[in-house]
Amino acid sequence: MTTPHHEGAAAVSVRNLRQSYGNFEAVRGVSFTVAPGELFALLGTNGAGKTTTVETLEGFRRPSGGSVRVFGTDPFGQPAALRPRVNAVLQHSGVFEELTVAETVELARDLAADPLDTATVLDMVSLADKAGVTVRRLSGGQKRRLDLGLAVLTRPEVLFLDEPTTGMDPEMRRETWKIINGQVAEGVAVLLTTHYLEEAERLADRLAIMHQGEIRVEGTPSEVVAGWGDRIGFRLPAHIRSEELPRLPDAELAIDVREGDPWAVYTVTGSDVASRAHRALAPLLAWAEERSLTLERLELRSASLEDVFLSVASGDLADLPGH
Ligand SMILES: Nc1ncnc2c1ncn2[C@@H]1O[C@H](COP(=O)(O)OP(=O)(O)OP(=O)(O)O)[C@@H](O)[C@H]1O
Repeated sequence: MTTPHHEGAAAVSVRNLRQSYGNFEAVRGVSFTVAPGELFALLGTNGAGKTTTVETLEGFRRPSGGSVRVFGTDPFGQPAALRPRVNAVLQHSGVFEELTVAETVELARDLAADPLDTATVLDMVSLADKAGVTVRRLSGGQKRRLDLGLAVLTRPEVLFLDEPTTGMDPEMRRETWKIINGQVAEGVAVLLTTHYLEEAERLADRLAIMHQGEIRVEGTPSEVVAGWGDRIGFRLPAHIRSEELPRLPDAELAIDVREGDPWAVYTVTGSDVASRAHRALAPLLAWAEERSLTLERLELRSASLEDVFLSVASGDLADLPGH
């Protein structure tokens, strides 16, 4: 659920963050907040600046510009006051490969003030049967699960999850979503980066899509796709050139290549998009009828997060509502 909040209530707040590596500015004025009990997903193209943003929040880097705060405190250098309240699943896990799973959990528990017990953690991440196995022998997905268990066992109030489900099979990913949802339900503020759009759609209360160091789109998942328009699509019939396709009311035509074939895609935008899309269909069907054409795989669908993402990725901001 989206909880209305002001910055004072935010667990995490990022204001006009800039971050440079030498002369290269990787993050160019990013702002967002994450409230307790909220999951904010940071999506974006490769190299968009997501990890840099998360690492700055984790206190590994000092901002080149702007500010970041975790519970109102500057996280740079991981001050002692923040350490027990924050945990993370980083892209590169820091566990010792030679320890067993149980030893690894015990080690993390020794460093925590009020940790969950080992059995609870192993159960939660479905690694109870691997307790005596060395970390080296875990699969990639199992290692990610262990990382999540280690992060959760300290009962953090803020969790940074940098691509936590990479390498997981679909079932393990779904199990992991349940654990993450459980954390949010308990009031944890979660900042998630992911390349899985479905993951963001399922988990995020709000999300942002980054490209080249900037947030290009932000909102709840439904806000992000709303106003983006419905799509009418079909495989371009053989021998029909795109210029021959009809103009439809309130709809803009583009040719897409899908599965190697050109597709005609009309985007219908504006208020009351459903009835506009409906109105656009009639002249299209009449046009096909006159030519005795069958419109193969004709579809009418809402825009998806993937549509928005791909437009952001191609830098096609003119397409974005409000741009
Ligand atoms: N230590 C570094 N030194 C120099 N440049 C860096 C460094 N770390 C990251 N960069 C550059 O900064 C930009 C942002 O990188 P970052 O890892 O934050 O992106 P990302 O959005 O997490 O990407 P991905 O989705 O590929 O993980 C990239 O162009 C990257 O090459």
